Amino acid sequence: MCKKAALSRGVCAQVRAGPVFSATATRLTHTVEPDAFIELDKVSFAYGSRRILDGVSLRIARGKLAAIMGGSGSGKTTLLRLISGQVKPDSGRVWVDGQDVAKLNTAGLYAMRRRMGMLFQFGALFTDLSVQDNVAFPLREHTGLPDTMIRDLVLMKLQAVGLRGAAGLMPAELSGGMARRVALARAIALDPDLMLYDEPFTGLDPIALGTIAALIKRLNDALGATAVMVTHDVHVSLNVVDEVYFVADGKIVASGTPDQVRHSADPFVRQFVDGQPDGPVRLHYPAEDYASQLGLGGRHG
Ligand SMILES: Nc1ncnc2c1ncn2[C@@H]1O[C@H](COP(=O)(O)OP(=O)(O)OP(=O)(O)O)[C@@H](O)[C@H]1O
Repeated sequence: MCKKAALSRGVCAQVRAGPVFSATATRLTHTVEPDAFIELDKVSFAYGSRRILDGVSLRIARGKLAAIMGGSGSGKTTLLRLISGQVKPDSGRVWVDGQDVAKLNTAGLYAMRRRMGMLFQFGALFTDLSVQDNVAFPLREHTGLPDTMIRDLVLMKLQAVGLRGAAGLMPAELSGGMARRVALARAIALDPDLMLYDEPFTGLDPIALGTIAALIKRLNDALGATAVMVTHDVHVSLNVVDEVYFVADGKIVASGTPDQVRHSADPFVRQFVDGQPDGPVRLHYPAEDYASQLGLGGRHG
């Protein structure tokens, strides 16, 4: 049975047939609330000796759209990599739909990723493929559907982002906002259960940005997908997400609904909501003492 809005009603059952998060995969018993789709439990992670995340716990309920915000280099993308199994925690656990991601073997990870749609900065379309071939790509890779059915699915996805008429164009012929919408159509091609967005609004003008944000919300609701969105665009995201997590110093320092965020007195939250350059989030990447690096000894003149 397809999810709610059945963007691809009638065919999605075939698209989704296969061992995605299969019953045969290891399903470890884990006492989380039944509607938790993503759960991080005391996750710590370092690149080499550099600690990025330090005991992060969060829980995103099935069907919710959560934003992750934080200063540059605070580890937001790393969180997405942990959820998609691209990196493993040094300690703690990452659960996606009840599965311990770090324990999945290659086949298990492949099956899980088939259930994920990802939209990264700038969309990254294949420049030598037309719009329709870009959207068809995951369908050709992951399903054995006949060409006619793939064509219809592609048209449905493009219709969902308002670009059915652009099916025959090449990426070079698209505006930035159109390209992002095509990338979104491609990301939802397999009717994902989980959508990961890494700064999906980067480089867009305000109108295109608002369009993408509204589409993300609408498509997510239609798919019934759970989604995690790393973003710096506080005000736009507060209009579309269900909850926000703020990351700083390797930890979740605040979280709440958009309303709670808007009215929060927490200094981290205020810095983001009000766009203050000064605050708990530091501008500077950690560095050795400036004066001594300049050879000024103890003087700080
Ligand atoms: N593959 C890697 N190897 C070593 N260090 C890395 C690697 N990827 C990221 N880092 C470092 O880890 C830190 C966290 O990176 P991450 O990309 O998660 O941050 P972010 O919060 O998404 O940042 P931004 O908002 O600037 O994109 C950064 O300081 C970055 O330099």
